[in-house]
Amino acid sequence: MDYKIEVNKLKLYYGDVLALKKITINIVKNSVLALIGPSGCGKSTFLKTINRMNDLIETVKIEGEILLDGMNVYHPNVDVVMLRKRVGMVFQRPNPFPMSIYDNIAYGPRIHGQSNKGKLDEIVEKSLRGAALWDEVKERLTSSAMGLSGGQQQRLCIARLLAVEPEVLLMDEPCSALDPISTMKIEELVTELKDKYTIVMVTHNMQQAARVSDFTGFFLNGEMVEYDKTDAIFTRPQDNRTEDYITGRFG
Ligand SMILES: Nc1ncnc2c1ncn2[C@@H]1O[C@H](COP(=O)(O)OP(=O)(O)OP(=O)(O)O)[C@@H](O)[C@H]1O
Repeated sequence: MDYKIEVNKLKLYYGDVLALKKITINIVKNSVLALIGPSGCGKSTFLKTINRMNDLIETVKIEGEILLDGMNVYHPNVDVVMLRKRVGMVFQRPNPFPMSIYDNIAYGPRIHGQSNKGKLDEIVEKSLRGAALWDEVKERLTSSAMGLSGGQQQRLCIARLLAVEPEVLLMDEPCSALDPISTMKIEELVTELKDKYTIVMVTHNMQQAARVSDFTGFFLNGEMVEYDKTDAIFTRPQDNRTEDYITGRFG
């Protein structure tokens, strides 16, 4: 199998507290990996290690390695800005910038040096189409992004990522603040996006994991207890703790 990301014996400490305990996992290119597990078990922490968002926290110490196409993302020579361009992230609550829809999407390409208006127009349209939002906003590109619904804002945030041509999309409970229809749209979008991107998604919604992911990892107390194809995790879990969790018997 073609692995986009290889995680080897990854440990993360917040001060003295070990929050990720020797995580080893290979993430298949152009697949959706769902991370499930109870609150506080380390899912978000793990997600953020992939594009080094945890570097922003002073007390964090990391051991082990994460390879992106064979490149160790923690190597001192790695350009973190470029890494975050390749590995983009969407958060629980949509966080559009307080500017127009157009400028939200053009923001990243501009920072990376694109100033040609025609080219930016193209990128904006392509990204909004890629995030299944174009038809809903094409008449109001100059309006504030803050006027969009929550579901539209989340797709705008996805479009904003697509505009800088990432390879990996990290999604931290992207539907937790959305209504069922917006959730369905994001799920459909995720299924479409995996043709081009490798997606890692944290979700508390087991049905969502079953619907959209190819692989599922079950976290508990900082450990990746089990990792397998999604249908195997949900139909024949190997570990009793996974079974207890997915059948709702947990705790
Ligand atoms: N900045 C931080 N400083 C210290 N400890 C932290 C920090 N961020 C997270 N933790 C701790 O690390 C552990 C894992 O947290 P994390 O947010 O990764 O869990 P999670 O599985 O994503 O939870 P949830 O599902 O509630 O979002 C928790 O015990 C949490 O309190």
